[in-house]
Amino acid sequence: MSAIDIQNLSRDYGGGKGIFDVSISVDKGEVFGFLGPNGSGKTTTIRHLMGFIKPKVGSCQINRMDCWKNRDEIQKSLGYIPGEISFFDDMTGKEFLKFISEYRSLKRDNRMSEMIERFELDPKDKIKKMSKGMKQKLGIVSAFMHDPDILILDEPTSGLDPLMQNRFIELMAEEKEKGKTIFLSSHMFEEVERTCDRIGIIRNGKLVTVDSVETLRKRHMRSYTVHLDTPEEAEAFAKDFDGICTDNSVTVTAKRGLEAIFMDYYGGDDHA
Ligand SMILES: Nc1ncnc2c1ncn2[C@@H]1O[C@H](COP(=O)(O)OP(=O)(O)OP(=O)(O)O)[C@@H](O)[C@H]1O
Repeated sequence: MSAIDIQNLSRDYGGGKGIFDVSISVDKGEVFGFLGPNGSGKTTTIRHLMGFIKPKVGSCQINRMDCWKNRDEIQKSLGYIPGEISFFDDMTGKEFLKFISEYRSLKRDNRMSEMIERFELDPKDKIKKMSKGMKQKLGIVSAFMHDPDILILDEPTSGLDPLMQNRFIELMAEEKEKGKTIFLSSHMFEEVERTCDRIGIIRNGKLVTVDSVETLRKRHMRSYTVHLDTPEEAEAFAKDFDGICTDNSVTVTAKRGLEAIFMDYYGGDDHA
């Protein structure tokens, strides 16, 4: 059963900007990575999912609820990290988390303290005085503290140091284990590689591929044939490099890293 459904969603900002005929379906319990170069339409798609933008063409549903019509319920119940964290600047982190807890009518024994400790968030300062990383931690705590079943995360590790990025990846793995559905927009290939089941790549507002990590890897394997002087040399080479030997030639298949594969889509033609 799908938890997130985007059907033929378009938003034309003019001049080739926006999103065009985007359709994505994310199963319950699936972690879906949404990748693409800057300005390709990731945040625009996510803002439709959160009910911040009314679809002009197409539609989106979360748990079969229309994201626009049910935006109050969606915004209250989902875990969401926005691409740009701009909260109520004059509040302290503590006040902000209290405000969000009340907005969501959370019981006292929620995961707030656990999340604060885990990400070493210091919530006592005013938000306007916090560093980018500290604000990002505040965003993470507020998105996860009510233990939501569906998480929509727009570049969640942006601004975090490598230690905290790693902690976030561990948290994602635990959430995945618990069966949570996660829609993750990211520029961090390692984060995507370690957490996502399937990946969608968007470029210039158009979805250019949606595939499992495994299929992407298989489709983008590269083979090289090396010619040697003698069959004996070819045989030795084939042994060393796990190749297939034919007379003086050896064919070796190289597994490419996901980063190299993504780059094919980011910069290349539409059928990379
Ligand atoms: N309200 C708007 N009015 C006009 N153009 C907009 C508006 N919002 C976004 N755009 C344009 O639409 C395109 C997609 O923007 P979007 O923020 O969705 O990209 P993104 O993939 O999230 O980028 P990044 O990786 O840089 O965060 C960009 O060219 C952006 O300038």
